[in-house]
Amino acid sequence: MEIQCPSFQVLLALLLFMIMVLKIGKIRGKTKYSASNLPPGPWKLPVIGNLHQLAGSLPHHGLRDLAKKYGPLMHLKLGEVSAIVVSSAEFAKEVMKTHDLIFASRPQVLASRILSYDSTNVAFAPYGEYWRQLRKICTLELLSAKRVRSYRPIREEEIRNLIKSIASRAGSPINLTQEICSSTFTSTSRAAFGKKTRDQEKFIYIMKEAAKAASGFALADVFPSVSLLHLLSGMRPKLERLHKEADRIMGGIIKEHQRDMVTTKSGEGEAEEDLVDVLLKFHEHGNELEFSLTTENIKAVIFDIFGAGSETSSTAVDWAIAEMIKNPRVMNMAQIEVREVFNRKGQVDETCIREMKYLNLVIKETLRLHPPVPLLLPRECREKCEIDGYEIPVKSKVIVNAWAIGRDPNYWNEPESFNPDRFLDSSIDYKGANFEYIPFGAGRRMCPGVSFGLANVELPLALLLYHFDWKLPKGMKHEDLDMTEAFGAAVKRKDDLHLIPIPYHPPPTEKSQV
Ligand code: HEM
Repeated sequence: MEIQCPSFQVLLALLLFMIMVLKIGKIRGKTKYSASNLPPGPWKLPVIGNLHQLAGSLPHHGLRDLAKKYGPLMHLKLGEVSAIVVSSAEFAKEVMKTHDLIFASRPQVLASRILSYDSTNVAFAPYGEYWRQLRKICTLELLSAKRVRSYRPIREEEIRNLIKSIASRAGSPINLTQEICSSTFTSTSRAAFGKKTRDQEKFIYIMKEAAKAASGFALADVFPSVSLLHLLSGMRPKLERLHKEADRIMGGIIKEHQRDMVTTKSGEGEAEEDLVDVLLKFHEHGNELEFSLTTENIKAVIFDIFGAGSETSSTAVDWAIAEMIKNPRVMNMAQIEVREVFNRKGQVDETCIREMKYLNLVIKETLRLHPPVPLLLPRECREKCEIDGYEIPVKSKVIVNAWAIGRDPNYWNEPESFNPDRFLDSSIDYKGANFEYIPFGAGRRMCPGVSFGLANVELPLALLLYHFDWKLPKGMKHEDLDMTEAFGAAVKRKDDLHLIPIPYHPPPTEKSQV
């Protein structure tokens, strides 16, 4: 969290003092919150509100600790922003089902305003006709089950490359986190652009920085009206630099596609449909549909697909492997299953994944303990509304702590332990109907990339378990593996996972499947 850095704290203290002096007149006006029937919450300091209570901890941890004291429906002031924090399945259901329409918008964060062309992406577009149309394109065209299936050859080829690359370094420690991240990104890149982008490393860097900036807890987002702070904190200039670079990369890719479309139309070549091709069908009334997208809209959606799609999936694979290293019994059971299924079928490909029941439980349990987006994406209250007799003010930011709910002892036995068996014979799934388990959110703004995301988690995990046994380097014991989290919109492990691969099955050859 930005507020964690010590030198930054000094800067923050100075700036806050300045703001306090400048805004002292406004403070009285803002005490309107205390007069109304808001949910309970800790006492608020002038100007910074409750920010000091979150400093030094990861937001989902800090918010969970406060909720333990003040309850699962809590009111906070995060700088200038009035926030409602939801930490129980019952209240999550109120927000994402009972009053879904009222909470179907997103508050604006600086990162999405700058990086996503004034929030014209799917994830941060305000609720309305534009978002509805984009969302339709996403669910029916870009991320439909059929489209995800059509990218199976790409996923399989990329995983084959990953396995071969790991096998070539068998017996020595490798940075598995980086390998998984790069492979997922290449796979997404090929599905989106038809090929690996020349600027892949740069684009990965931009995505990582964007994920850190889009947490919603940046100074610029808790003091949205103090533009000077956006500059002084360095946030705005940094985002503008990232945006310029991302815009250049995506612009080049779109131009290339437009050129290819012309040559394909004139019969000079055959192109397979990638996500940019699909989006270009909607470009400036390209196909006489009632809805059309500008070049900038298309770039915003591409940025979404990478931002929302790559980090989340690779983070989930990373956590799953780390948890299995810490729990050798689970690793062993998963390996026995994966090896049995692939060997029995005589093929090593995606078609076998459905039969891997235990692997599916491992993924479910990983997403319970380590939801890659622990606070979901924030919602914004569009109309005055009541929950549990409390007033939820218009424009307040609603934060659902999916991570805290997934570890709440009211719903889960021994919630801190990694135990995939808890999902045996359970009907709980990813569809957002069980509010104690919402790694993909729920309701109108639920993740539209569930099939795409799971496909990018299942195959890599199955293949990593099939081809290798895994050991920790330097004689480390499995119980020593540090599971500390890093800060960001997608929460990863703080340290990369370094492991030694011991080949079990020979790596795939060019001719064999995966
Ligand atoms: C393991 C993988 C993934 C996880 C855990 C995940 C999780 C989430 C969560 C929690 C949300 C917010 C939901 C809410 O507010 O209720 C979300 C939104 C979204 N996700 Fe995912 N996601 C994953 C993969 C993907 C993929 C692969 C894509 C696209 C290729 C994607 C695209 C999106 C988009 C566009 C939104 C915004 C939806 C909207 O606001 O209408 N996600 N995701």
